[in-house]
Amino acid sequence: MFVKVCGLRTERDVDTAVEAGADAVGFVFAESPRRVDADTARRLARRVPEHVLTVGVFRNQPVSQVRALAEATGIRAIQLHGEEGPDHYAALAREGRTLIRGTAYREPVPRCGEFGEDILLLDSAVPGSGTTWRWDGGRPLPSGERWLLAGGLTPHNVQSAIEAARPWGVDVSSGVEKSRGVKDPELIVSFLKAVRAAG
Ligand SMILES: O=C(O)c1ccccc1N[C@@H]1O[C@H](COP(=O)(O)O)[C@@H](O)[C@H]1O
Repeated sequence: MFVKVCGLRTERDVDTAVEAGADAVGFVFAESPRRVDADTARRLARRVPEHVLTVGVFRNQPVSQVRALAEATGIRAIQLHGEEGPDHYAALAREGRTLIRGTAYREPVPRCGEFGEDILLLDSAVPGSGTTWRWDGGRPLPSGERWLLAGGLTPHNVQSAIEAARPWGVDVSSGVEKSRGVKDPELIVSFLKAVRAAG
């Protein structure tokens, strides 16, 4: 199970996520209380070992801005989390970075790869809000694809979410915070433990 911890802003939180076993850490460049500038992201990304993916999160930003921030910070993956279409993905393809498409769950269910992305991320309608969606409601979900379940996950609900939705991985932000935009190291560790216990 691939685990991404998103919205990290401090060295302490990056180190906690890495030591707890996260597979990816996310830095938000979109409009958000979690937004970091290029200097901060570059400094944080340098601390992250090679086996952990560094992800920049963008929302409806021009390709030129996405590429410039990716180059300036050294992040290895780009998560587009707005209304970006296939043209955005095509423009950013073949630059050696993993592309993640973040989108709200809808039917028919989006397929991983249809925009040229490497990983699909299914979220609630309001990204980064801690809002859940009905992943356990008998709705169709991707199967056998590289897709991340996101939206309101917490250390308390992630095990049942994994059992219900059977995703390839999970992504969390609000659910490991003590207040909006401020991570709680204990919750990060609890989240990773809960995921690993779910198998
Ligand atoms: O975290 C944000 O503020 C954010 C802003 C713009 C786009 C995406 C954002 N975060 C992503 O939202 C999901 C779910 O977050 P949560 O756990 O419900 O708070 C996650 O993929 C973040 O990467």
